[in-house]
Amino acid sequence: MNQSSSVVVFVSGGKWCKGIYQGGGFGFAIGLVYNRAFYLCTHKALTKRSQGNVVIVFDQVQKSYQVGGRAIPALHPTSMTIDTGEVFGIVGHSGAGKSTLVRLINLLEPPTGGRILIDDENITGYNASELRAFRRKVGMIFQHFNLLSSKTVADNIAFPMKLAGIYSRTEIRDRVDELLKRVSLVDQANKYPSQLSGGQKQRVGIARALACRPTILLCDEATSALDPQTTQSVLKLLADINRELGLTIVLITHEMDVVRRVCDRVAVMDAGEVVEMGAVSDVFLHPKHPTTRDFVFESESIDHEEMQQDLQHAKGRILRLTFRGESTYTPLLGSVARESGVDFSILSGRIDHIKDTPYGQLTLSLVGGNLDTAMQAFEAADVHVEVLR
Ligand SMILES: Nc1ncnc2c1ncn2[C@@H]1O[C@H](COP(=O)(O)OP(=O)(O)OP(=O)(O)O)[C@@H](O)[C@H]1O
Repeated sequence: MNQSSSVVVFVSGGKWCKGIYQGGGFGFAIGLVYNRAFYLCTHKALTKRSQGNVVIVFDQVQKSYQVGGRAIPALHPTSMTIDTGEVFGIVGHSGAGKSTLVRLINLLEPPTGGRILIDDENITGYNASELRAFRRKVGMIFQHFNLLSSKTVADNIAFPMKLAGIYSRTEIRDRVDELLKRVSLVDQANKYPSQLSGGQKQRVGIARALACRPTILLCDEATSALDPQTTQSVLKLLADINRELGLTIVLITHEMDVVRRVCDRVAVMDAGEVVEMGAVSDVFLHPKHPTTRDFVFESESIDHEEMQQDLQHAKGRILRLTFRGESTYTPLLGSVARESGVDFSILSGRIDHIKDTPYGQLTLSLVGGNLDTAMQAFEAADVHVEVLR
Protein backbone atom coordinates (compact mmCIF):
# COMPACT_ATOMS: atom_id res chain seq x y z
CA MET A 1 0.00 0.00 0.00
CA ASN A 2 1.24 3.46 -0.84
CA GLN A 3 1.94 5.92 1.88
CA SER A 4 -0.48 8.84 1.84
CA SER A 5 -1.22 11.62 4.25
CA SER A 6 -4.59 13.17 4.93
CA VAL A 7 -6.66 14.93 7.51
CA VAL A 8 -7.94 12.54 10.13
CA VAL A 9 -10.77 13.26 12.48
CA PHE A 10 -11.02 11.05 15.52
CA VAL A 11 -13.42 11.07 18.33
CA SER A 12 -12.97 11.33 22.03
CA GLY A 13 -16.13 10.99 24.11
CA GLY A 14 -18.25 11.45 21.01
CA LYS A 15 -16.44 14.58 19.75
CA TRP A 16 -14.47 15.04 16.56
CA CYS A 17 -10.78 15.87 16.66
CA LYS A 18 -8.36 16.34 13.81
CA GLY A 19 -4.85 15.29 12.94
CA ILE A 20 -2.67 14.19 10.05
CA TYR A 21 -2.68 10.47 9.44
CA GLN A 22 -0.18 8.54 7.35
CA GLY A 23 -2.11 5.99 5.34
CA GLY A 24 0.11 2.88 5.64
CA GLY A 25 -1.35 1.08 8.65
CA PHE A 26 -4.81 2.52 8.84
CA GLY A 27 -6.64 -0.81 8.82
CA PHE A 28 -4.94 -1.82 12.03
CA ALA A 29 -5.33 1.63 13.62
CA ILE A 30 -9.04 1.86 12.90
CA GLY A 31 -9.60 -1.76 13.90
CA LEU A 32 -7.89 -1.05 17.20
CA VAL A 33 -9.89 2.10 17.92
CA TYR A 34 -13.16 0.45 17.01
CA ASN A 35 -12.51 -2.76 18.89
CA ARG A 36 -11.44 -0.87 22.01
CA ALA A 37 -14.53 1.35 21.91
CA PHE A 38 -17.03 -1.33 21.10
CA TYR A 39 -15.65 -3.95 23.46
CA LEU A 40 -17.37 -2.12 26.29
CA CYS A 41 -20.79 -2.04 24.64
CA THR A 42 -23.81 -4.20 25.35
CA HIS A 43 -26.19 -5.56 22.74
CA LYS A 44 -29.38 -4.82 24.64
CA ALA A 45 -30.63 -2.27 22.13
CA LEU A 46 -30.09 -4.62 19.23
CA THR A 47 -32.70 -6.95 20.67
CA LYS A 48 -35.01 -4.47 22.44
CA ARG A 49 -37.79 -3.07 20.29
CA SER A 50 -41.15 -1.72 21.21
CA GLN A 51 -43.79 -4.35 21.74
CA GLY A 52 -45.53 -3.23 18.57
CA ASN A 53 -48.83 -2.21 20.23
CA VAL A 54 -49.81 1.28 19.29
CA VAL A 55 -50.71 3.43 22.29
CA ILE A 56 -51.00 6.91 20.75
CA VAL A 57 -52.53 7.64 17.34
CA PHE A 58 -52.62 11.07 15.72
CA ASP A 59 -55.05 11.03 12.82
CA GLN A 60 -54.78 14.26 10.82
CA VAL A 61 -54.50 16.23 14.05
CA GLN A 62 -54.14 19.98 13.70
CA LYS A 63 -53.94 22.90 16.07
CA SER A 64 -54.36 26.63 15.54
CA TYR A 65 -54.25 29.33 18.19
CA GLN A 66 -56.57 32.32 18.07
CA VAL A 67 -54.43 35.45 18.05
CA GLY A 68 -56.17 38.81 17.64
CA GLY A 69 -59.22 37.11 16.16
CA ARG A 70 -57.15 35.15 13.62
CA ALA A 71 -56.40 31.41 13.65
CA ILE A 72 -52.61 30.98 13.56
CA PRO A 73 -51.57 27.38 12.76
CA ALA A 74 -49.11 25.81 15.23
CA LEU A 75 -49.50 22.20 14.07
CA HIS A 76 -50.43 21.38 10.48
CA PRO A 77 -52.44 18.16 9.89
CA THR A 78 -50.27 15.43 11.37
CA SER A 79 -50.69 11.64 11.40
CA MET A 80 -48.40 9.40 13.42
CA THR A 81 -48.38 6.51 15.87
CA ILE A 82 -46.38 5.88 19.04
CA ASP A 83 -45.93 2.29 20.22
CA THR A 84 -46.39 0.94 23.74
CA GLY A 85 -43.13 0.93 25.67
CA GLU A 86 -41.07 3.00 23.26
CA VAL A 87 -39.18 6.20 23.97
CA PHE A 88 -40.34 8.57 21.26
CA GLY A 89 -38.43 11.79 20.71
CA ILE A 90 -39.77 14.99 19.17
CA VAL A 91 -37.00 17.33 18.13
CA GLY A 92 -37.30 20.81 16.64
CA HIS A 93 -36.15 24.39 16.94
CA SER A 94 -37.93 26.92 19.12
CA GLY A 95 -41.46 27.57 17.83
CA ALA A 96 -41.55 24.39 15.70
CA GLY A 97 -44.66 23.15 17.53
CA LYS A 98 -43.17 20.51 19.85
CA SER A 99 -44.90 21.68 23.05
CA THR A 100 -48.16 22.06 21.19
CA LEU A 101 -47.93 18.48 19.92
CA VAL A 102 -47.11 17.05 23.33
CA ARG A 103 -49.81 19.09 25.09
CA LEU A 104 -52.36 17.63 22.68
CA ILE A 105 -51.53 14.13 23.94
CA ASN A 106 -52.96 14.89 27.38
CA LEU A 107 -55.48 17.43 26.08
CA LEU A 108 -53.88 20.35 27.90
CA GLU A 109 -54.63 21.85 24.48
CA PRO A 110 -57.65 20.65 22.49
CA PRO A 111 -57.00 19.99 18.77
CA THR A 112 -58.76 22.15 16.21
CA GLY A 113 -59.06 19.19 13.85
CA GLY A 114 -58.47 15.42 13.58
CA ARG A 115 -58.66 12.59 16.10
CA ILE A 116 -56.32 11.55 18.93
CA LEU A 117 -56.64 7.92 20.04
CA ILE A 118 -55.00 6.69 23.24
CA ASP A 119 -55.32 2.94 23.83
CA ASP A 120 -57.89 2.86 21.00
CA GLU A 121 -60.12 5.50 22.60
CA ASN A 122 -60.84 8.85 21.00
CA ILE A 123 -59.85 11.18 23.84
CA THR A 124 -61.20 14.26 22.11
CA GLY A 125 -64.71 13.02 22.91
CA TYR A 126 -64.13 12.62 26.69
CA ASN A 127 -66.41 14.29 29.24
CA ALA A 128 -64.93 15.94 32.38
CA SER A 129 -64.82 12.83 34.60
CA GLU A 130 -63.42 10.64 31.77
CA LEU A 131 -60.80 13.31 31.21
CA ARG A 132 -59.80 13.31 34.91
CA ALA A 133 -59.41 9.50 34.88
CA PHE A 134 -57.49 9.67 31.59
CA ARG A 135 -55.04 12.28 32.91
CA ARG A 136 -53.97 9.89 35.68
CA LYS A 137 -52.68 7.63 32.87
CA VAL A 138 -50.44 10.42 31.56
CA GLY A 139 -47.65 11.87 33.73
CA MET A 140 -45.71 14.95 32.70
CA ILE A 141 -42.39 16.53 33.61
CA PHE A 142 -41.28 20.06 32.73
CA GLN A 143 -38.13 22.02 31.95
CA HIS A 144 -38.50 24.18 35.08
CA PHE A 145 -39.80 21.31 37.25
CA ASN A 146 -43.03 23.14 38.35
CA LEU A 147 -42.73 21.94 41.96
CA LEU A 148 -44.81 23.45 44.77
CA SER A 149 -42.31 25.54 46.73
CA SER A 150 -44.30 25.43 49.99
CA LYS A 151 -44.41 21.62 50.07
CA THR A 152 -41.67 19.16 50.95
CA VAL A 153 -40.27 16.66 48.48
CA ALA A 154 -42.51 13.91 49.91
CA ASP A 155 -45.60 16.14 49.80
CA ASN A 156 -44.87 17.20 46.22
CA ILE A 157 -44.75 13.53 45.21
CA ALA A 158 -47.94 12.76 47.16
CA PHE A 159 -49.80 15.75 45.70
CA PRO A 160 -51.33 14.17 42.55
CA MET A 161 -52.49 11.14 44.56
CA LYS A 162 -54.18 13.39 47.12
CA LEU A 163 -55.73 15.43 44.32
CA ALA A 164 -57.12 12.29 42.65
CA GLY A 165 -59.06 11.55 45.86
CA ILE A 166 -59.10 7.80 45.28
CA TYR A 167 -56.10 6.66 47.33
CA SER A 168 -55.93 5.84 51.06
CA ARG A 169 -53.35 7.48 53.34
CA THR A 170 -51.45 4.20 53.57
CA GLU A 171 -51.41 3.79 49.78
CA ILE A 172 -50.07 7.31 49.38
CA ARG A 173 -47.38 6.86 52.06
CA ASP A 174 -46.21 3.52 50.61
CA ARG A 175 -46.15 4.88 47.07
CA VAL A 176 -44.18 7.98 48.11
CA ASP A 177 -41.62 5.77 49.93
CA GLU A 178 -41.32 3.54 46.88
CA LEU A 179 -40.84 6.50 44.53
CA LEU A 180 -38.31 8.21 46.80
CA LYS A 181 -36.23 5.03 46.55
CA ARG A 182 -36.66 4.82 42.77
CA VAL A 183 -35.37 8.35 42.24
CA SER A 184 -32.68 8.04 44.97
CA LEU A 185 -34.04 10.85 47.16
CA VAL A 186 -34.90 9.00 50.38
CA ASP A 187 -32.65 11.28 52.43
CA GLN A 188 -34.16 14.43 50.87
CA ALA A 189 -37.83 13.60 51.66
CA ASN A 190 -38.35 16.45 54.14
CA LYS A 191 -36.49 19.16 52.23
CA TYR A 192 -38.19 21.94 50.26
CA PRO A 193 -37.55 22.46 46.51
CA SER A 194 -35.41 25.56 47.17
CA GLN A 195 -32.99 23.33 49.09
CA LEU A 196 -32.41 20.99 46.13
CA SER A 197 -30.13 21.01 43.07
CA GLY A 198 -31.64 21.16 39.56
CA GLY A 199 -31.09 17.44 39.05
CA GLN A 200 -32.74 16.62 42.39
CA LYS A 201 -35.70 18.86 41.53
CA GLN A 202 -36.18 17.01 38.24
CA ARG A 203 -36.04 13.69 40.12
CA VAL A 204 -38.86 14.96 42.34
CA GLY A 205 -40.72 15.97 39.16
CA ILE A 206 -40.26 12.46 37.77
CA ALA A 207 -41.42 10.81 41.03
CA ARG A 208 -44.47 13.09 41.14
CA ALA A 209 -45.29 12.28 37.51
CA LEU A 210 -45.15 8.54 38.32
CA ALA A 211 -47.28 8.78 41.48
CA CYS A 212 -50.61 7.69 39.95
CA ARG A 213 -48.94 4.86 37.97
CA PRO A 214 -49.30 6.41 34.50
CA THR A 215 -48.71 4.36 31.35
CA ILE A 216 -47.43 7.38 29.38
CA LEU A 217 -44.82 9.90 30.52
CA LEU A 218 -44.51 13.21 28.67
CA CYS A 219 -41.22 15.05 29.06
CA ASP A 220 -41.19 18.69 27.95
CA GLU A 221 -37.53 19.76 27.59
CA ALA A 222 -36.88 17.83 30.81
CA THR A 223 -33.11 18.24 30.68
CA SER A 224 -32.77 21.67 29.04
CA ALA A 225 -32.15 23.47 32.35
CA LEU A 226 -29.54 20.94 33.53
CA ASP A 227 -25.77 20.72 33.12
CA PRO A 228 -24.38 17.90 30.91
CA GLN A 229 -23.54 15.54 33.79
CA THR A 230 -26.95 15.97 35.45
CA THR A 231 -28.59 15.58 32.04
CA GLN A 232 -26.85 12.21 31.70
CA SER A 233 -28.12 10.99 35.06
CA VAL A 234 -31.71 12.17 34.44
CA LEU A 235 -31.70 10.52 30.99
CA LYS A 236 -30.40 7.32 32.57
CA LEU A 237 -33.22 7.44 35.13
CA LEU A 238 -35.77 7.88 32.33
CA ALA A 239 -34.24 4.97 30.39
CA ASP A 240 -34.38 2.76 33.53
CA ILE A 241 -38.02 3.70 34.12
CA ASN A 242 -38.86 2.92 30.49
CA ARG A 243 -37.13 -0.46 30.66
CA GLU A 244 -38.28 -1.54 34.12
CA LEU A 245 -41.86 -0.21 34.10
CA GLY A 246 -42.54 -0.56 30.36
CA LEU A 247 -43.74 3.05 30.38
CA THR A 248 -44.19 4.80 27.03
CA ILE A 249 -42.14 8.00 27.06
CA VAL A 250 -42.65 10.95 24.71
CA LEU A 251 -39.74 13.32 25.05
CA ILE A 252 -39.45 16.71 23.43
CA THR A 253 -36.11 18.41 23.07
CA HIS A 254 -34.13 20.76 20.86
CA GLU A 255 -31.00 18.59 21.27
CA MET A 256 -30.40 15.66 18.92
CA ASP A 257 -27.90 14.34 21.43
CA VAL A 258 -30.71 13.70 23.94
CA VAL A 259 -32.61 11.81 21.23
CA ARG A 260 -29.51 9.77 20.38
CA ARG A 261 -29.00 8.73 24.00
CA VAL A 262 -32.46 7.51 24.95
CA CYS A 263 -34.99 7.44 22.12
CA ASP A 264 -36.09 4.51 19.95
CA ARG A 265 -37.83 6.63 17.31
CA VAL A 266 -37.90 10.33 16.58
CA ALA A 267 -40.06 12.88 14.77
CA VAL A 268 -38.31 16.02 13.52
CA MET A 269 -40.51 19.13 13.50
CA ASP A 270 -40.14 22.31 11.52
CA ALA A 271 -42.66 25.19 11.35
CA GLY A 272 -45.58 23.13 12.66
CA GLU A 273 -44.89 20.06 10.53
CA VAL A 274 -43.30 16.68 11.10
CA VAL A 275 -40.66 16.73 8.34
CA GLU A 276 -38.95 13.42 9.10
CA MET A 277 -39.78 10.44 11.31
CA GLY A 278 -38.26 7.01 11.90
CA ALA A 279 -35.94 4.85 13.97
CA VAL A 280 -33.32 7.06 15.63
CA SER A 281 -30.50 5.09 14.00
CA ASP A 282 -31.94 5.70 10.50
CA VAL A 283 -32.75 9.35 11.05
CA PHE A 284 -29.49 10.08 12.84
CA LEU A 285 -27.15 8.24 10.49
CA HIS A 286 -28.95 9.07 7.24
CA PRO A 287 -30.78 12.37 7.77
CA LYS A 288 -32.78 13.44 4.72
CA HIS A 289 -34.45 16.75 5.52
CA PRO A 290 -32.20 19.84 5.82
CA THR A 291 -33.54 20.55 9.33
CA THR A 292 -32.62 17.03 10.43
CA ARG A 293 -29.16 17.39 8.90
CA ASP A 294 -28.62 20.65 10.79
CA PHE A 295 -29.56 18.95 14.06
CA VAL A 296 -27.23 16.01 13.41
CA PHE A 297 -24.26 18.22 12.40
CA GLU A 298 -24.87 20.43 15.43
CA SER A 299 -24.90 17.46 17.79
CA GLU A 300 -21.69 16.11 16.27
CA SER A 301 -19.98 19.51 16.49
CA ILE A 302 -19.23 19.36 12.77
CA ASP A 303 -18.36 22.54 10.95
CA HIS A 304 -19.94 21.63 7.62
CA GLU A 305 -18.08 24.28 5.60
CA GLU A 306 -14.72 23.30 7.02
CA MET A 307 -15.50 19.70 6.23
CA GLN A 308 -16.38 20.55 2.61
CA GLN A 309 -13.04 22.37 2.25
CA ASP A 310 -11.18 19.34 3.56
CA LEU A 311 -13.00 17.13 1.05
CA GLN A 312 -11.94 19.39 -1.84
CA HIS A 313 -8.27 18.65 -1.10
CA ALA A 314 -8.83 14.90 -1.18
CA LYS A 315 -7.96 12.85 -4.26
CA GLY A 316 -10.02 10.10 -5.97
CA ARG A 317 -13.47 8.91 -4.96
CA ILE A 318 -14.91 9.87 -1.60
CA LEU A 319 -17.05 7.39 0.34
CA ARG A 320 -18.78 7.60 3.68
CA LEU A 321 -19.01 4.24 5.46
CA THR A 322 -21.48 3.64 8.27
CA PHE A 323 -20.91 0.70 10.61
CA ARG A 324 -23.69 -0.36 12.97
CA GLY A 325 -23.82 -2.98 15.71
CA GLU A 326 -21.99 -6.18 14.73
CA SER A 327 -20.32 -4.78 11.60
CA THR A 328 -18.35 -2.37 13.75
CA TYR A 329 -16.36 -5.27 15.24
CA THR A 330 -14.75 -6.18 11.94
CA PRO A 331 -11.30 -4.68 11.28
CA LEU A 332 -12.28 -4.35 7.64
CA LEU A 333 -10.19 -1.67 5.98
CA GLY A 334 -6.93 -3.60 5.86
CA SER A 335 -8.48 -6.67 4.22
CA VAL A 336 -10.48 -4.58 1.71
CA ALA A 337 -7.31 -2.68 0.77
CA ARG A 338 -5.44 -5.95 0.20
CA GLU A 339 -8.29 -7.51 -1.82
CA SER A 340 -9.03 -4.52 -4.03
CA GLY A 341 -5.61 -2.87 -4.28
CA VAL A 342 -7.28 0.45 -3.42
CA ASP A 343 -5.38 2.99 -1.30
CA PHE A 344 -7.39 4.82 1.31
CA SER A 345 -6.96 8.10 3.12
CA ILE A 346 -9.15 8.69 6.15
CA LEU A 347 -10.76 12.13 6.00
CA SER A 348 -12.94 11.87 9.06
CA GLY A 349 -14.14 9.36 11.58
CA ARG A 350 -16.50 9.08 14.49
CA ILE A 351 -17.45 6.39 16.95
CA ASP A 352 -20.35 6.67 19.36
CA HIS A 353 -23.62 5.07 20.43
CA ILE A 354 -27.24 5.39 19.48
CA LYS A 355 -28.94 4.33 22.71
CA ASP A 356 -26.88 1.19 23.53
CA THR A 357 -25.92 0.38 19.95
CA PRO A 358 -22.42 1.24 18.79
CA TYR A 359 -21.93 2.89 15.44
CA GLY A 360 -19.05 4.29 13.49
CA GLN A 361 -18.78 6.59 10.50
CA LEU A 362 -15.70 7.01 8.32
CA THR A 363 -15.19 9.29 5.37
CA LEU A 364 -12.50 7.94 3.05
CA SER A 365 -10.84 8.99 -0.17
CA LEU A 366 -9.97 6.05 -2.41
CA VAL A 367 -7.27 6.01 -5.07
CA GLY A 368 -6.21 3.29 -7.55
CA GLY A 369 -7.05 -0.44 -7.44
CA ASN A 370 -10.49 -1.84 -8.15
CA LEU A 371 -13.15 0.39 -6.61
CA ASP A 372 -16.03 -2.00 -7.40
CA THR A 373 -14.32 -4.82 -5.51
CA ALA A 374 -13.84 -2.51 -2.52
CA MET A 375 -17.48 -1.36 -2.57
CA GLN A 376 -18.72 -4.96 -2.82
CA ALA A 377 -16.53 -6.00 0.10
CA PHE A 378 -17.92 -3.21 2.29
CA GLU A 379 -21.49 -4.02 1.41
CA ALA A 380 -20.90 -7.75 1.97
CA ALA A 381 -19.70 -6.86 5.47
CA ASP A 382 -23.01 -5.02 6.11
CA VAL A 383 -21.37 -1.61 5.99
CA HIS A 384 -23.56 1.11 4.50
CA VAL A 385 -21.71 2.93 1.72
CA GLU A 386 -22.53 6.39 0.41
CA VAL A 387 -20.60 7.82 -2.51
CA LEU A 388 -19.97 11.50 -1.73
CA ARG A 389 -17.89 12.19 -4.86
N1 LIG B 1 -51.16 29.73 23.75
C1 LIG B 1 -50.72 30.16 22.57
N2 LIG B 1 -51.33 31.17 21.92
C2 LIG B 1 -50.90 31.60 20.72
N3 LIG B 1 -49.85 31.08 20.07
C3 LIG B 1 -49.18 30.07 20.67
C4 LIG B 1 -49.58 29.57 21.93
N4 LIG B 1 -48.74 28.55 22.28
C5 LIG B 1 -47.85 28.45 21.26
N5 LIG B 1 -48.12 29.35 20.30
C6 LIG B 1 -47.40 29.51 19.02
O1 LIG B 1 -47.40 28.26 18.35
C7 LIG B 1 -46.15 27.99 17.73
C8 LIG B 1 -45.57 26.69 18.28
O2 LIG B 1 -45.26 26.88 19.65
P1 LIG B 1 -44.73 25.71 20.58
O3 LIG B 1 -44.60 26.24 21.97
O4 LIG B 1 -45.55 24.50 20.37
O5 LIG B 1 -43.28 25.47 19.93
P2 LIG B 1 -42.02 24.70 20.55
O6 LIG B 1 -41.40 23.96 19.41
O7 LIG B 1 -42.41 23.92 21.72
O8 LIG B 1 -41.10 25.93 20.96
P3 LIG B 1 -40.11 26.06 22.25
O9 LIG B 1 -39.03 25.03 22.05
O10 LIG B 1 -39.61 27.46 22.15
O11 LIG B 1 -40.94 25.81 23.47
C9 LIG B 1 -45.28 29.21 18.03
O12 LIG B 1 -45.36 30.06 16.91
C10 LIG B 1 -45.93 29.85 19.23
O13 LIG B 1 -45.74 31.24 19.23
